Amino acid sequence: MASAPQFRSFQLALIQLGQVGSDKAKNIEHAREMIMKAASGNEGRYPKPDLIVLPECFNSPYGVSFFPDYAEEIGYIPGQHYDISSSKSQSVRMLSKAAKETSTWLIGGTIPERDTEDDSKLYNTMTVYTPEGDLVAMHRKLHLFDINIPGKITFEESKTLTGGKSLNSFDTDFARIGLGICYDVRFPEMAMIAARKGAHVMIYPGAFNLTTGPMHWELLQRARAVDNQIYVAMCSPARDLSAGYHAWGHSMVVDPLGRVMVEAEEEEDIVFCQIEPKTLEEARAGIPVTKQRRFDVYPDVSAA
Ligand SMILES: O=C(O)CCC(=O)C(=O)O
Repeated sequence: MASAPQFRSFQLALIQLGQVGSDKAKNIEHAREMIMKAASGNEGRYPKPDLIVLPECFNSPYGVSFFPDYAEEIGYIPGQHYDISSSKSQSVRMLSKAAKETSTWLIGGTIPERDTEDDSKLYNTMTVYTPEGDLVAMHRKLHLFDINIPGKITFEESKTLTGGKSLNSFDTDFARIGLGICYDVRFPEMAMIAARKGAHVMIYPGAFNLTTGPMHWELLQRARAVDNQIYVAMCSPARDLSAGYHAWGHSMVVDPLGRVMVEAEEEEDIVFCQIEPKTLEEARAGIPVTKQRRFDVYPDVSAA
């Protein structure tokens, strides 16, 4: 892997998207409007962001029965040029155009994706765009959200989805960004490997719920941030109590010392955060765990 770009200060915007309903075209259009609003710094209240993030499942209601109907073929092959103009995915075409129109890096939340080779396979997939509108990275949720907390929440993504098979990150001119999706945040190896391979920030579009949200949403982000002395951000949909799935909201950015820098409430919002390399450098210099690992005693998971 190439060496990581120099970490520079940048402005991050997380769109806590609302109004995700059954009309896919409307979902896509609303996401586009909110990207424009984020790019304007929420009508001039904040500096123009360098990177904008959408939440998990922005073009479809969140539920296993919806994924087959809302899935789109993307057909991205890592390392190969992707021709947006012939993309079969209307979500990808919108995201690329919005990134280009706003000249901003864009993490396009996630959408249900249908495998181009094997149409029986669906994934929960995130795509990433340069300010020129090129699709340059993709992550398929690795760990499927299959849980059962009796009387509270049962969810079985594996009923209709297949897990991804690769770890993913991308480089901008201001940072290396590691990627994960929602439940992926519970698996510390992902952030650990990304950080040891030079990622400065981990970003997870995610939709926690009203049971695990209050228990673990903040805790997991702070844990991943402190373990690895990196920035961690999670971008949620807004809470909609008329929908089948009630998202926690609380889109958040945590710094490398584990401090919550910004946090949304439950409703639709855009949160902005200035990401500062100095905090990461100071965390690592003051508490030098990154240099004190005992790989003579336990293995380095990033070396596998
Ligand atoms: O891990 C959790 O508690 C929630 C995960 C989730 O909602 C998801 O992966 O979509």
